[in-house]
Amino acid sequence: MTSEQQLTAIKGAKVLMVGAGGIGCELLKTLALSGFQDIHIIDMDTIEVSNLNRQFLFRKSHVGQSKAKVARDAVLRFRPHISITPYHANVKDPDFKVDFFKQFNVVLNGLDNLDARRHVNRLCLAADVPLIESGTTGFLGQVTVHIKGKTECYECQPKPVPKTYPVCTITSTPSKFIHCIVWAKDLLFAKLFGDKNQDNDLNVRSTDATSSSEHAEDVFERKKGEGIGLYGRRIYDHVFGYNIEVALSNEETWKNRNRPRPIYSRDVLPFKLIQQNGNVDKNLMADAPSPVSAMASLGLKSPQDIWNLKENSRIFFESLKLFLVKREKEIGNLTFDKDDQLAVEFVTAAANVRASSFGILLHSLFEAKGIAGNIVHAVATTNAIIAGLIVIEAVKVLQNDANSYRMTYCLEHPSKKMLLMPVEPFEPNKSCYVCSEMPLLLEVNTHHSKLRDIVEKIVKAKLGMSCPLVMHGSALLYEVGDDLDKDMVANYAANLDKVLSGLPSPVTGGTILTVEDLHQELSCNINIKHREEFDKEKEPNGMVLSGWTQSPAKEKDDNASINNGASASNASSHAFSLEVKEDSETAIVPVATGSVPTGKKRKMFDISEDSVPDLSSVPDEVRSKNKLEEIDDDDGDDVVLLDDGCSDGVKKKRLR
Ligand SMILES: Nc1ncnc2c1ncn2[C@@H]1O[C@H](COP(=O)(O)OP(=O)(O)OP(=O)(O)O)[C@@H](O)[C@H]1O
Ligand SMILES: [Zn+2]
Repeated sequence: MTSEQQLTAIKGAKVLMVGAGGIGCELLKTLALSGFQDIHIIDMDTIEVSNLNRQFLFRKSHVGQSKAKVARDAVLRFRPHISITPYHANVKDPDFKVDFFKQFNVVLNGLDNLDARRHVNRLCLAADVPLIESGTTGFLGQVTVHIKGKTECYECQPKPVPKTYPVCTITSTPSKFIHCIVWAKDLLFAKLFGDKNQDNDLNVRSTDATSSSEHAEDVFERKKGEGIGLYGRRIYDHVFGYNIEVALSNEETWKNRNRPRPIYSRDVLPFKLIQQNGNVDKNLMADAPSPVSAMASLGLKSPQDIWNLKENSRIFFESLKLFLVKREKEIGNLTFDKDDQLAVEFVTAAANVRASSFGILLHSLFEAKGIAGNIVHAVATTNAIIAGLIVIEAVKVLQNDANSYRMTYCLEHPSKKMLLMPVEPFEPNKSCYVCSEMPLLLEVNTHHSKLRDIVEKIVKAKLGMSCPLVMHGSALLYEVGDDLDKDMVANYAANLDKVLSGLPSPVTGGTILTVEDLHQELSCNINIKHREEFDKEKEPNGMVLSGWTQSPAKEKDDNASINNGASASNASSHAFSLEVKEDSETAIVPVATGSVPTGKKRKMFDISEDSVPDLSSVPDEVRSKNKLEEIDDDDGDDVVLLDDGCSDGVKKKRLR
C-alpha cells in the first residue's frame, strides 16, 4: 500500500527512463500504474519482431517504429492523463547534457550495454541526480542505487571482462564445444568469408612445426577454374584431416589428452554425393529469395535436431556452396552474425565436425546458435520483478529515505525459499576515478607508444570517453569538437602520430596527463610511468593501466582477470574472447556489482543461515559468503567464475 507521503512524492516527481526494451516496457507500465505523472523516456531503437515476446507494449504492427514513442502511446491508452515524453535518440547525443539531466528527480536505467550505462552514470554524477541501475540475464537480475557522494557509483567496481581462451586451445586442443564454436566462427568462417588481410591464427599451432603458413594460406584460396565441390572438399580435408594429422605428429601434446581423429571427406561422403549435395542450382539460386539456407536446401527441418557427422558434413558443403554462389559479393566482408541463418548453419556444421574429431558432444543448430551468438534467453518475469524493484527504490529515493535503500539481486536458485537478496548499498570507492577523482597510473614506453595509442586504447576503450581532450599541464595535446579550426585539427592529427616523448610538450615518466570528456563532464589524471619492456603475450598493447581496479582482495583473487577492468587490456591478442553480449539486459553479479557477460551460467551457494532472511543486515558477510561458482559443464555454455572480489581484506563501508 502506498502511503500519503509516498503518493505525494510520486506525483511530484519528474523521472527519466533510459531504455524502453525488456525492462523498460515493464518499468513504464509499473511507473504509470504506481501514480507517476511526469515520465521522460529515451530509447534509440525501433521495434523488432524478436522484441514482441516480452516487450508487451509493442505489437506486430509497430515493427519498425520508435520504441520510446510506441511505449508512450501504449501506456497513455490506460493512463491518458499523465505526461510521457519520448525521445527516439541515443542517450549519448550531445542534446542530453548535464542540464538536461538536472531537471529530473531520479534517473532509471533499463539499458543493455556498458557504454551507455557508464555514460548515464557520469552524467548523473555531474548533474547530482540519483541513478537507479538495473539489469537482467535470464533468471538473474539486479537493481542498484547510486547517489553521488553517498553510495558507490556504477563504476566504483570494475566490470568483468569477456572470457578469453588461449589460442592453442582453440587451434589445437579443444576440449569443449565452445572451443569448436570459437574456432569455426572466429577462425574458419573469418578465413573463408571475412577480410583476407586480417590476422588469422587458423594455421598457427604450437604443435605445427611442419607446415608453413604459406602452404596453409594457399589452401583457402579458390584456384582458377576449381569447381565448388572440389574446393569444398579441399578445405574440409585440410582443416579436419590434414591439420589434425599434423597436430597428432607432436606426441607431447597428446600425452595427457585424448588424441583427435582426422576426418576426410571421402570417409564421410562420397565425392559424387558432395557434388549432388542440396538442390541448389547456380541459375536458380541467383533469383531465389533471401535468406538462403543450407538446411532448407537439404530438407533438414528442425533446428533442435542434433545432426550426425554425415549431416553436418553435408551442411558444411552446402552452406559453403551457397555462400559462393548466392552471396559471392559479400565474401571478403563478412563477419559472423547470429541472425545470419547461413552463417549459423556453416558454423554449427564446422564446429560439429571438429567436435566429432576431438570426441566432444555434438550440438543442435539451436544450441550452437545460442553459444555462438552468446544468447541467454530473456525471461519476461525477471524483467517484471526488476521493474517493480526499480520503482520501490525510486520511491525511497524520492523520499530521501537513505536508510532503506537496497541493492537487490534476483537469484536463479532460491535459497531458504528466498529469490530476492537485498543488500545495503556501499559507500563510494575512494579509488574510483569516476566519482572520487583518484588518479590512474599508466605504465608505457614513452619512446615507443604514440599519443594515438593512449587516445584510442586507453581514453576511449578503457575509460569510456567518447569526446576526449588530453592535456599536459596547460598544453592541449588533443581534443575533438566541431568548433576547432583547420590548423588545430591538423596539429592534433600530427600529435596523434608522435611518440609520447616526442610531443611538443613531451610526455615522460612522472608526467601527469589530464584527460577529460566534456560531454560527460568527467576529468581524471593519469600518472605516467615509463617502462621499457612489455610482455607481448600478456600486455599486447604495450601499456598497463591501473588504479581504481586494484584492491588487496582482487590481487589475491584468482579471478582478478575477470573482475579487473584494467586487465581487460591484457586480454592477449593471442587469446579468443567470447564477447560480452551487449544486447541483453545484462545482470550484474550480486557481490561485485560488475556486469557479467551474458551467456554465463551462475550458481549461488553457501548462503549462510544467518544471512537469511535479512541479508541486508550483513552485507560484508553476504559478499564473502555468496560465491558464484564456475559450472564447467559440457554443454558448451560459457561460464564465468566470479568470487565476491571483496571478501577478506577489503573493508567496504556500509551506507549509514
Ligand atoms: N545508448 C543508448 N541510447 C538509448 N537507448 C539505448 C542505448 N543503448 C541501448 N538502448 C536501449 O536499451 C534497450 C535495452 O532493451 P533490451 O535489453 O530489452 O534490448 P533489445 O534490443 O530490446 O532486445 P534484444 O537485444 O534481446 O533484441 C533497447 O531498447 C535499446 O534501444
Ligand atoms: Zn565510483
